[in-house]
Parts: sequence; structure tokens; C-alpha cells
Amino acid sequence: MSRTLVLVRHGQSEWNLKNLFTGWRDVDLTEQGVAEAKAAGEKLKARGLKFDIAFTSALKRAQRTCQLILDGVGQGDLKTVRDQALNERDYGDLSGLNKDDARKKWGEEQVHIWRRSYDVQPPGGESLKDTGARVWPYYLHDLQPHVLAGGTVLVAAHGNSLRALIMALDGLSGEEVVGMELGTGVPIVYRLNADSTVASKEVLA
Ligand SMILES: O=C(O)[C@H](O)COP(=O)(O)O
Repeated sequence: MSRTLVLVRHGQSEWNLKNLFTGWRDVDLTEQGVAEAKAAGEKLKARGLKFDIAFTSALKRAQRTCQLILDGVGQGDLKTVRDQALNERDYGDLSGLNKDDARKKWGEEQVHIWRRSYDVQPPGGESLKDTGARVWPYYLHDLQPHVLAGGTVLVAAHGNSLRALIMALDGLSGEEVVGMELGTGVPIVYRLNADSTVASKEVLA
């Protein structure tokens, strides 16, 4: 019984590089982002991991990361489910703005609250709580059954959709999640118990 769940934030995107709020805007990976996704595939291959199914978002930076990882582990044709439930948090009116310009306009503290707090919505956008309200049910209904059936499942998604998922998996509070940062292209390997609790977690940094 593998019961393994691998979470990977997409590689660096064009707007990560430009320091712009991205959210649901559909931007591509940079060359560095492609290299990070390939490196994630190599790390997972070195672990001997073989996936039964892959899940990704409706956004191309996550989809390309997913495909590059699958190519890297020699499973380029694996069934991959795309769903916008796994999309990045919707950054609303902040989408497309430069993060440093936003700090100058609204202050460091307000921007940090918008980016990292649990339940404060950025203007016109989703809080992490809102994001979790779509990610967690999707995990429970569509994804977790594959893991509990003994499978090995890849999820290539986004900084905040994965923060919401990890918050629930790790049982973090709204205060604890504020300090959580996910690196681009860094695989996080969970092994679950039969009762769906977490048996182990390893970050392949
Ligand atoms: O949508 C974005 O801008 C990034 O992917 C995540 O941004 P954050 O680190 O500001 O949450």
C-alpha cells in the first residue's frame, strides 16, 4: 500500500519573475521554472516514485510543471485530471499589480495580510479560507480516494491552493499558516494512514 500524495508548487512563472500578483491570470513558466519542474521530476525519479494518476489546475504554469514532472519520471502519458478547483487563490483587483508597488501604496503590513493571512480577502479576491473551501472538498471527493486505495498521486498546483491543502492535512491553525511558504518546484511527499491521517511528510528541497 503506497498511499502516497506528492504536492508540487509550479516552477517559477513569468509573473513570479516580474514580481506581479498572478492569481487566475494564465501565465507561462520561465526557463528557470522549466528547470525547476525538471529537477522536481528527477528528485521523484531518484526516489523510485511511480504515479497512478496526476492532478493539476486549469492554469498552464501548473499543467506544464505536471507534464515536465511526469516526463521526468518516464510517465509522460499518465492520466492527468485538470480542474480549476486547484487553481491559485484569485487575487482579485491585485492581479497584475507589482507586489512592491502595492506595498508602497497600501503598506507592508496590509500587503502581508492579503498575501498570508487565513481569512482576509484581498480586494475583489479570495482569502486562503475561500480557497480552502474549494480545494479541500475537491481533495476529499476526487483525490483522496486514489490515495486511500493505495495509489501514488501527483498534484501540481499553486502556492496558495497548496497552502490551503497543507493547512488541512497538517492541522494548522489560521495563525500557524501565516508563516508557511512553499518553494517553486519543491516536491512535498505525504504518506497517509488507512484512516486518512498523515503518517509522514517529507520536503524534497
Ligand atoms: O498568484 C501569485 O501572485 C503567486 O503565485 C503567489 O503569490 P503570493 O506569494 O503573493 O501568495
